[in-house]
Amino acid sequence: MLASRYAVHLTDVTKQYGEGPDAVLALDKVSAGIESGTFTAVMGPSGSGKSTFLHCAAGLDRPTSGEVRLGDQELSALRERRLTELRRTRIGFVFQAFNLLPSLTVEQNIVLPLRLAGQQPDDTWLRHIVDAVDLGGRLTRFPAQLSGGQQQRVAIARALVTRPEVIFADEPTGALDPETARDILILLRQAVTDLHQTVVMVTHDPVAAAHTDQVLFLNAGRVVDGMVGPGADRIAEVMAGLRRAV
Ligand SMILES: Nc1ncnc2c1ncn2[C@@H]1O[C@H](COP(=O)(O)OP(=O)(O)OP(=O)(O)O)[C@@H](O)[C@H]1O
Repeated sequence: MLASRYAVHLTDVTKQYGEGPDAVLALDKVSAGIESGTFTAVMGPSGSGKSTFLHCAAGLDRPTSGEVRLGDQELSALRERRLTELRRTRIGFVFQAFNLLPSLTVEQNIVLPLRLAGQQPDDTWLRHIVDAVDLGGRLTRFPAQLSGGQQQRVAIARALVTRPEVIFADEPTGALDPETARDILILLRQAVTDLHQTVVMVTHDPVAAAHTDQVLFLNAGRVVDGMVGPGADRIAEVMAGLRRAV
């Protein structure tokens, strides 16, 4: 069988929360392929299903029906333990709230996914990513001693440390001022361009999405539009149209 050119692929993914009259269809037969080595933004109005998309694509949540593939691995075929292992070793995560462990140093936070997987860090790779996120002088500090932007750089290094097949970022610049947000977006862009990573980012911000290669637009649980290499103005126009359509 040919290896998939997609890092992650969703086919007819439906996610329903609850049952009966209170049921919410958060994703409605969503199909999308994310090619390896690309930076993708997922956008849409509040409640359109962006976080649900990210959680299903990343194996954090199971779809009600449909298929999610990471490379050639179908996720629904995996039992919980294997799925946890896969998330730890083949997927990286970056969250709005950084989610660093306060009692661990910067270096200990960065290598945590490897330690949890019982692996030793590769020193050359570790130095490379620490340089890339510009944290060389702060490895022995604790998260509380860092600015928000520095904490997010630690979280990005932690996501990169296992050389995952995909990094999923949920509003990674949502808690940052515009200038710091720009630095973080440039860093995610470098992870794709220089380190050949694949990044999928949920964002509300057209300026953030303009750093990506392609944008998927969700509305009411469906993929309603897609753009390759758009500028912020064009993205904002599509978003305004979606808001009016709700
Ligand atoms: N655990 C849950 N239980 C019930 N309904 C849920 C749950 N999680 C999400 N939903 C509903 O599913 C729909 C999609 O939610 P989701 O969080 O994916 O949207 P979103 O586009 O990420 O929204 P936002 O931009 O506001 O974060 C919404 O109607 C939401 O209320």
